Amino acid sequence: MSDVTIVSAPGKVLLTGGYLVLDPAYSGLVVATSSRFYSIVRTRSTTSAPSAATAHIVVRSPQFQDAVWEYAVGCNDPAHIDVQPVHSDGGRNKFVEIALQRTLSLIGAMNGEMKPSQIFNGSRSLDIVIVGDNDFYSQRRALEALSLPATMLSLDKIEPFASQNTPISEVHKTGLGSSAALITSLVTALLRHFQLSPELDLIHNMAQYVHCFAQGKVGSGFDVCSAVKGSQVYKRFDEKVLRGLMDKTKVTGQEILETVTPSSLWTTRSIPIALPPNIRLVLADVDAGSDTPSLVGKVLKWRKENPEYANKLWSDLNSVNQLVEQQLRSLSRLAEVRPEEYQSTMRTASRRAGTAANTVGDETSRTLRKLSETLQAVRKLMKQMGEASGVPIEPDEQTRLLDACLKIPGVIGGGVPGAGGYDAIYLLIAEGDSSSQEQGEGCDTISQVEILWQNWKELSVCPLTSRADAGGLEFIDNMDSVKGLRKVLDSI
Ligand SMILES: Nc1ncnc2c1ncn2[C@@H]1O[C@H](COP(=O)(O)OP(=O)(O)O)[C@@H](O)[C@H]1O
Ligand SMILES: C[C@@](O)(CCOP(=O)(O)OP(=O)(O)O)CC(=O)O
Repeated sequence: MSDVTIVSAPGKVLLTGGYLVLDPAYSGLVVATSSRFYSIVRTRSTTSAPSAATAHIVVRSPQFQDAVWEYAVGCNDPAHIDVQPVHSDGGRNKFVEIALQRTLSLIGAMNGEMKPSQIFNGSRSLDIVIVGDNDFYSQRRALEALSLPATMLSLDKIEPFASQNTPISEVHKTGLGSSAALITSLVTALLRHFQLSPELDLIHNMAQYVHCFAQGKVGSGFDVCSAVKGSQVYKRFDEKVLRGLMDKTKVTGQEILETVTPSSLWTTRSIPIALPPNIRLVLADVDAGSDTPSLVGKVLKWRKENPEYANKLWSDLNSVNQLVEQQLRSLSRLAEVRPEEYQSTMRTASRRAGTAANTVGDETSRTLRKLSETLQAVRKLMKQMGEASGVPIEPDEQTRLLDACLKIPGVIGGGVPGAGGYDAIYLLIAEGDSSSQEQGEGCDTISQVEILWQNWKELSVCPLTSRADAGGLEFIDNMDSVKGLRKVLDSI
């Protein structure tokens, strides 16, 4: 067992494929974010375990009030590793509890029916800290407290992993997929802490199982898959593969191992994708919020009741979603094979509104223009889905906001990510010169977007600092490479 293990997993933004991705016939284009969840697992030398228990685990989420959960790992039956909550100020944390119980069971089985006492090898005490980057939670209150305007520059002034001054149950999430990133980082950190480095597909399958079981349903799983593997075009697995385990409250490590071991039963398809150079993803949290499961329930019910209309809509959306993917890939290729043409087009595009007529031009400008048009077509069809099913997927308030954003020079396109609703918007922005943008110079589009958002009256719109990031799971050897992490750990 190592002394400290740190694993991080990214958040997600589903650019296209909302609702369609629930059906294995269709894909979703998901971009992983630079915002991450971190799970830090430390072995404690103290032997504070309750006498009957093999080991004692303390889990803390220092960003929240009353977020300390303690567990006794008990019983020497290697088939059923027991993780009992022994004390908690903040009530039970089902997600953490299930992740611990199922992952320790898997670790036991992967080591050949090892007992908890052998897994812990006499150390008896484990200390786990979970933190998420600030973007996972709305920072409006923190900005107000600092009397700062809602801009990315202001958000950078908030200390990393800032305290939310609330219990987890009351926090305002921004929709980046906190529970998927949490489960994925925690499951992986536990496996690694106990010296297991299974292939990524096993980690993926395990994280999917734990997340589905904690949620009490098998969702599409694009959030877990991108937390493991990063930005990708995702097709879901057949939910049958988890059916056996989903019905059982008590499972053996061996049953888990058999289910999560990669096999042809796992039909997940994950093809990596990255945003092309000089195209930046910009996100905003909209304060109204929506409840994804209730939107999903209504849309699926409507689809079932109106198969003809819905199938045509699904097929049309699938075509434009695939076009978005192709156009992004074409732009990435053009950036490589025609770098000068590409850079010059991006410079021009950074000064021009995305949907504005751009009749002349080289292949890069034509492709970029087509991408703008396709993103508009996706919006139109998603709005149509919402109107037909009576669900506010792109509600009129969001339509007005997005239309206003699209008039700003440099904005290529945008939409409502994932299930839509009042949660968030995303924009794709052309950057003239990425090196100067990094330094915060000449970022005219972003400034104009931020001014628009600050003055927007109909909805409260707050930018996020997250960017697109191709990567998935990360193993962190040097905790000082993550700004603010040591300070959080030292303060506990
Ligand atoms: N920072 C955290 N520390 C511990 N548990 C967390 C944390 N963030 C989320 N969780 C767990 O995940 C659950 C949130 O799940 P859910 O509301 O489905 O999130 P999401 O919409 O982000 O997927 C919480 O109830 C809690 O159990
Ligand atoms: C409708 C969906 O296809 C996409 C939902 O994506 P979101 O990104 O909106 O999800 P939340 O993290 O729950 O807010 C449902 C699904 O694929 O599970």
